[in-house]
Amino acid sequence: MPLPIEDYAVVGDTGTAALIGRDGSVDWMCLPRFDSPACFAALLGDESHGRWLLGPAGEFRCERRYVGHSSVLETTYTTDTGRVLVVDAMPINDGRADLVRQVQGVEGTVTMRHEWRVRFDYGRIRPWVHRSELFGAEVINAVAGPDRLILRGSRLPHATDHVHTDEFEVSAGDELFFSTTWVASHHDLPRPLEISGRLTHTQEATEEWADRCEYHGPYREAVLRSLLTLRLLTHGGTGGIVAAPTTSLPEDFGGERNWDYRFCWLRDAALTLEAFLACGYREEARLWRDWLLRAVAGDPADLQVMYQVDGARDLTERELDHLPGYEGSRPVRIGNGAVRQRQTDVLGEVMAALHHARMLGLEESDDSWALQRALVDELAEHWDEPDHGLWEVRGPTRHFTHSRVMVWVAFDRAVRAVEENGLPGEVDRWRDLRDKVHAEVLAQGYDGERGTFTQAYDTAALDAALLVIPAVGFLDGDDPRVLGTIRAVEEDLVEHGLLLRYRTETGVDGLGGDEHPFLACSFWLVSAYALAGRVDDARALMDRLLEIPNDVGLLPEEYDPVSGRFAGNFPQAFSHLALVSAAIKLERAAG
Ligand SMILES: OC[C@H]1O[C@H](O[C@H]2O[C@H](CO)[C@@H](O)[C@H](O)[C@H]2O)[C@H](O)[C@@H](O)[C@@H]1O
Repeated sequence: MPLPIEDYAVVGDTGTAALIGRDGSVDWMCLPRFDSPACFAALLGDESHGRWLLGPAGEFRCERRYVGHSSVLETTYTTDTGRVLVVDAMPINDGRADLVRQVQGVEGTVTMRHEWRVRFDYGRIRPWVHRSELFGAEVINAVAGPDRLILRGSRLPHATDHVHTDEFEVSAGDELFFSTTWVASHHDLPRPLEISGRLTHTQEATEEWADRCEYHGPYREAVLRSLLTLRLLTHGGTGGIVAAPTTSLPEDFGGERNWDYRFCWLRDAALTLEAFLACGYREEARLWRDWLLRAVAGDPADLQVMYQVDGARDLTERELDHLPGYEGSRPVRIGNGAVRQRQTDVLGEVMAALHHARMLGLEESDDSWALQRALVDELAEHWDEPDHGLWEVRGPTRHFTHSRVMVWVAFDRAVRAVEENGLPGEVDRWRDLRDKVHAEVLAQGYDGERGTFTQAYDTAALDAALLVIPAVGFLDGDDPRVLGTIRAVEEDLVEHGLLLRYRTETGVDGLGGDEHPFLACSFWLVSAYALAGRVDDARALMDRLLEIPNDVGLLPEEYDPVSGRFAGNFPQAFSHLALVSAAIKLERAAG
């Protein structure tokens, strides 16, 4: 059975990622790309859906860490008889797709269990498996349709009943290496890796990247782990940024709130870019801007809220009936039906990020500004239509206040591009629209009697997304209407000190079941406190939130403060980018 979500760590090669449990089992891996079908899918079922286990055969205690500021994972297993170290990584910058595992005996002797059970297509397909000689060494091949996995190692497991297993003793000083490599089944078989050299390169290259971080405040360790996680979720080849490497980890255990996040949301990616820029990473802005230009190229009316990693547009949602789901949470979905939604906030987030990049020196190319103008002009025709909002509700469309605030942001940044950067554009029209939207939000999205903004124009309900109003510059952080909204949100949406995004009881999202506090929203409250001058409250909440990451510093989408369990897809970019933003706002406010 899969472990609690918080018991997983992630490794990745900026093409894809794998989730490895504290027991040493790789329970989730999609090869060669984040959104490829999984070849190890035990996470959404059990071991019969594929996994790669390398861990102690009996009882153990375990301690894990990433080596320095890298994504090389080091797990120390202690048993009654000895201690072993397992190092896991996916080497980067070599255009290959390998997961490598190094086992070192540290003390005494430990019996290790090895199990390699490949099931392609999300646990559905049992491959044809055979041993062969490759570059002078024996390997195990698993082939089905387009995919081939090759297991290499210091000692190979034996076939028994559609699974390869082995048990062996590791004594102090012993060192063993294993690797699983994906290759398209019609391609030549790849050479073996020089594993320890690749591990060293992967660690050093990542640490050099981390060293460039310009945030030196009190939360540096958490900020660095968040940035490293965001980098791991950025596809090195294309510049697309996925929201998380998993699908269908439930927001509601046993419920239907299970979604595929292995795609590039313009919203999440734009906010990720803001986090990178705020910490001094400018090159990432260019990479993502170029991805954006390719992804949205075409008729601005066809803008989608999310794309595949390479910018492809078909994200048709399907249910995988053969998978039982994480703790029985069904359906398991691949693809994401929200792709067809109208989410009017998205252009606001994109324009804000590109404005930020421009102010930091990223020059517009002819195409990049022309494209932004075209998108803003398209928004000018449709900004006042109801939408599904940033939470991608599956209920009816509404006039969501947050969406309108972000419409204001889109026009505001377009106006500023003309006024501050001298770019050409319909500035008078955009300025008029900006002012019109501002007035409309204050008239219809603000409840003067209660002194709070509301979730939508036709409701008294609240929404944590309203907390971004000061961060985007719509009103000042100490404006009475902002202060009133913070108070109302505290009264209505805080549960056990953390923030729900909205009340599901209102039925706004059109889904059954409930959910847990949404971590990004709790970080937004830190930011709102900081901008309101409530620095002590901001610090107290930040400290509370920084108790939540697991032992290797990773965050899920949601957190159950009662059971202490992680919920939703993992690790999630939204949570980590909001952590970075909150740390920076808090540092600025604290002076
Ligand atoms: O809870 C309902 C929705 O959940 C997902 O959307 C959430 O994740 C997105 C990616 O991180 C984020 O951009 C969005 O703001 C979140 O609400 C899911 O992708 C949707 O299909 C689903 O309706």
